[in-house]
Amino acid sequence: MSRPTTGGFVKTPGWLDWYDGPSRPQLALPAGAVDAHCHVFGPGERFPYAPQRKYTPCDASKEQLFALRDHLGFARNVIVQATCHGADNRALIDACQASGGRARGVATVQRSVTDAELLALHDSGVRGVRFNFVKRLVDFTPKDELLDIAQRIAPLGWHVVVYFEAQDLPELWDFFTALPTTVVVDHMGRPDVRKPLDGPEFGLFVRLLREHPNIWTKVSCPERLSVSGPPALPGRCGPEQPPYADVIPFARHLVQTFPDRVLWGTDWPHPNLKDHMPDDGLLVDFIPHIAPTPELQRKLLVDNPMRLYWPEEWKGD
Ligand SMILES: O=C(O)/C=C(\CC(=O)C(=O)O)C(=O)O
Repeated sequence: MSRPTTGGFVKTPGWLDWYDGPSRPQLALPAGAVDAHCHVFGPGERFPYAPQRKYTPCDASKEQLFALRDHLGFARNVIVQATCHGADNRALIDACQASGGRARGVATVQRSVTDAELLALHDSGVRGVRFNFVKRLVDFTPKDELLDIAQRIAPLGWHVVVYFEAQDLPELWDFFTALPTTVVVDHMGRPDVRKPLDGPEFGLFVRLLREHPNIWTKVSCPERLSVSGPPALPGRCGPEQPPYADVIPFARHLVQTFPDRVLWGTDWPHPNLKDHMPDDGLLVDFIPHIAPTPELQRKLLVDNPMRLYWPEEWKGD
């Protein structure tokens, strides 16, 4: 069944809708687990997609996100603004406000955003902004504009989420290390997993976190990075043949090296995947391969996201 995009919008040709009927994870998530990277899209008839977008997704509603949350066993969501909505955060805000305090947001704002608008975003549950450097998703934004935004959101206690391609890290290094907030990197900085774990490319990313204790990373999206597979699909993977096996060493190294600065998310509804759509339940069962102990899983899924997004509620040590 092809999922609709309402409001007169037409899905990008070849668009893959999210996996229908995900399995129940084998992994019993720790109480209070947080899906720390996911999205809501539209519905287009209520929350139009941005004119400058590079893709048009299927609608993916807050109700469907919250149903997935409950199905997988998560307690909370961090909803991240995607480029298809540009700097129009209304769908994100609507979802956060409807969540009963169980969702926080990471918004996209422009330099023209007013202080009153920032405060309204905060009151709706936003706790960060996202800077996207992936060229297939966005046009160039001057770094002085981004730095200005970072300096304006720092007093709110917000952080900056950054999304970039690994080959662009050298050019972005000075900007990232100048940011005055906590910085959270999406999807491990998208490493090329065909290259060696101890090679200079991934070594530069590890050095970034080692030298800058304010920089965190999400160890999510193996389905975007894997070359070898197998896909997280029923019958294609299993306990003896984990999905996305070539990504495991990279993600596990980050979890074991920086256990207090890692986050995980489903990335539902998985925009812009081209060759398959993962079963989200099997994605959750990927977690023990990269966080092999209950303590590491609790840090990854509960302690770290609670410290960052619900510090007023975190009861950790
Ligand atoms: O959803 C993700 O994290 C990854 C995306 C989409 C995205 O980041 C966006 O549109 O903002 C991608 O690689 O196309």
